[in-house]
Amino acid sequence: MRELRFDGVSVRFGSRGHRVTAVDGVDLTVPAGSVVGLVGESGSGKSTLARAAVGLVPLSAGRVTLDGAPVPTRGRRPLQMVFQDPYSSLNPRMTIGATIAEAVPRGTDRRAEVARLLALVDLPDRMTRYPAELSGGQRQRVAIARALAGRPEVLIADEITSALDVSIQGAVLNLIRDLQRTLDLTILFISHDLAVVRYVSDTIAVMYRGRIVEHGPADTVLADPQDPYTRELLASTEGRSR
Ligand SMILES: Nc1ncnc2c1ncn2[C@@H]1O[C@H](COP(=O)(O)OP(=O)(O)OP(=O)(O)O)[C@@H](O)[C@H]1O
Repeated sequence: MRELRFDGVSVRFGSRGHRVTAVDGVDLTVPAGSVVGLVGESGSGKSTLARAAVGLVPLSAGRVTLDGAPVPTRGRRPLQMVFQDPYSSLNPRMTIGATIAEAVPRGTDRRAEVARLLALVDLPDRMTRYPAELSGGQRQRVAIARALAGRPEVLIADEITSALDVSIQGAVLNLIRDLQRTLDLTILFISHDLAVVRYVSDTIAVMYRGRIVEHGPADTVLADPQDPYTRELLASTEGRSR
């Protein structure tokens, strides 16, 4: 278990004439062993914040830490990320077993570890299959297994159910909840969909135009939203479920 923390994080793109502040002074703590849901409309800066945490985009200001220390970008990675599109993130020419084995640290019994990981994500017996032979939900399970191969303590899940049929989203969300409990993971769970976020999160942070406009226990944020933008998000989610 580890605490993931963003302190005064800003990310700017572009140069003078055309500058975009994608993330604007974000303070956010994901306590060890908890799930923080980060919700906001497309373009609000969620993915940029996630990518900044794993070193995929440089910070313009602030810092991201794990238990107070900078996030390692070499060697063992205690922080792993799972992305939206399970198809493009898997190599179509590699079997599922080989794809996961690649991410297993050296010095481990790779075959046994791949079998353990596939069992964890409820996909035993798929080792010799190729991505095209699996459903979207199964492919996302493979991506999750691969992220878990390095035994991370912290996961960032960025829109991991958005590319999936609604009918299988629930199963992947249940898997995330189970894994969080079994492995005591710290999770930053990102989605534009409040209904998805509320299902897995202990606390919910709402992002709007690069800033966190509201953050609190999931029940409180949903029952008594303080920010007008959160109210808007909530109203649109309720409108959809009617
Ligand atoms: N590499 C980049 N270069 C320039 N601008 C970028 C880059 N990446 C993101 N942006 C801009 O930063 C802002 C935030 O984008 P970001 O993808 O983080 O939002 P998001 O909330 O994750 O939305 P989505 O769910 O659609 O990805 C947007 O205005 C986007 O156009």
